[in-house]
Amino acid sequence: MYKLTNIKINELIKIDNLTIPEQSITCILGHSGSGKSTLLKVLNNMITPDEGQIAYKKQSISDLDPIQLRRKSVMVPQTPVIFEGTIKDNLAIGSTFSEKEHPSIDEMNSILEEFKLIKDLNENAINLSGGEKQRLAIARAILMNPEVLLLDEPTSALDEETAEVVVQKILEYVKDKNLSLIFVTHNKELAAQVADYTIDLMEFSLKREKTTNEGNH
Ligand SMILES: Nc1ncnc2c1ncn2[C@@H]1O[C@H](COP(=O)(O)OP(=O)(O)OP(=O)(O)O)[C@@H](O)[C@H]1O
Repeated sequence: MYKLTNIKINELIKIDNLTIPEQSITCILGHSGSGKSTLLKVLNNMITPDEGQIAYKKQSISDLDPIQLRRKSVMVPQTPVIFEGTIKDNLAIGSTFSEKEHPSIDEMNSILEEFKLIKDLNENAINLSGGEKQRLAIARAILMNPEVLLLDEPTSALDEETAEVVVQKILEYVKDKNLSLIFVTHNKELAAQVADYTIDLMEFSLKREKTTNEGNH
């Protein structure tokens, strides 16, 4: 689905060849500052690498309209984007962006419940807590019916128990809707449990290469 060739990003990452297959679960691991969020942004064309090619379903993403790509490959950043208005507005705006039919009230209520967000759809979204906003943004992304979900530390603002429920729900949706999931996590245990593929950015770190080379002299 994604194929990266001869990529160099920000003097940070160098990837000669990397394929992320369709309908797979891929975890991006790496220490803080290793470029995990940057790589996610590269995948939906929010950051252009300094060198190299990225293909999405065999088409170079530089030839794709970025808006079209972002409708198929939907990203939820680490700090979720919440729009002015109600929870309902925030859930509906995703499908407006995707030019799809708005989800029904029942669908909205049901996904909120699944993500343990027991709230009135008419409540102002700005007042939600950080963890609630994160779940709202994930629910919105799922309701957009994407082909790929790009999640940047989707449970970083959640307590352990809620994080477990949210991860399980995300995985259920991914399986039910035959999506691909690419997510950043610091949790190696979780990656080992759920991932079909793991991208450890330590392998691609230019900084590590420099350190290794220096070490050899
Ligand atoms: N827009 C930008 N311009 C310049 N440098 C940037 C930009 N965004 C990120 N960086 C730098 O790139 C490096 C990687 O950042 P990134 O956010 O991708 O790391 P990360 O692995 O996701 O880290 P964390 O686990 O702490 O979230 C950092 O050193 C950061 O300062």
